[in-house]
Amino acid sequence: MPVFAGTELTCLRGDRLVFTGLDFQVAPGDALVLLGPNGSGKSSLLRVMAGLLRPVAGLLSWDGVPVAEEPDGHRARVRYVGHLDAVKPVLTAAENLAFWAAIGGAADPQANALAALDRLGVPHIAGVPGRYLSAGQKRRLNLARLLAAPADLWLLDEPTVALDRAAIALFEGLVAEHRAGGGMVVLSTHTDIAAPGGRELHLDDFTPVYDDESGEAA
Ligand SMILES: Nc1ncnc2c1ncn2[C@@H]1O[C@H](COP(=O)(O)OP(=O)(O)OP(=O)(O)O)[C@@H](O)[C@H]1O
Repeated sequence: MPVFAGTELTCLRGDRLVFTGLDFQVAPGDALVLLGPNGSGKSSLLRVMAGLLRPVAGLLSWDGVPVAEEPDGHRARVRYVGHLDAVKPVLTAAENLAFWAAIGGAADPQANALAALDRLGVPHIAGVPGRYLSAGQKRRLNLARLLAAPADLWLLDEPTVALDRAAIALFEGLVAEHRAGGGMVVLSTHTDIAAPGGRELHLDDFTPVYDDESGEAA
């Protein structure tokens, strides 16, 4: 039984039809990998899944209940990590993470923050302000949010950008662990990310073909 599903989804951004007639299903333990060229709608679909963007048509449901009927409940079970980082420059890494852990309902946000940084292999950045972090450190900090405030569904937009090889392997291990515990992951990528048994969704299958000159859908 799929827990999280989308049926006949249509997404419009500005006046551009990004995708239409898109279906997906995600069950406990599943990974769904979103693939497609630049602009095909991977980020848009992740934002729809997170409840940040409303589809103009179609149904998004959790356990058969429309997500639109329980937006707060949906927010609580989702962790969305976009590819624009959300690191506040004046707060330290640990403060940034504790803030996110508190929003996610953690009982002890500080302890969770430090444990998550440790798990991501960057305990030494705990006291470093966000503005001094390298691109890869910021990315690890954002991924640490997944551990600092656990939730069933991870929605990850190009999660391995800026990560070194060791961090990519670490990330793949976290995804495997999350799935083994019944968690669900949807991620977009332009590179290979190991998600054994995961399914692929090709966004270009649902994208209208545009005429480059007129900008109109053909
Ligand atoms: N806020 C917005 N307003 C208008 N159009 C937008 C907006 N955001 C995205 N788009 C358009 O929606 C389409 C899909 O963009 P999206 O970012 O979802 O693609 P993507 O597959 O994630 O691309 P990439 O691989 O480059 O990250 C693009 O044509 C983009 O220009």
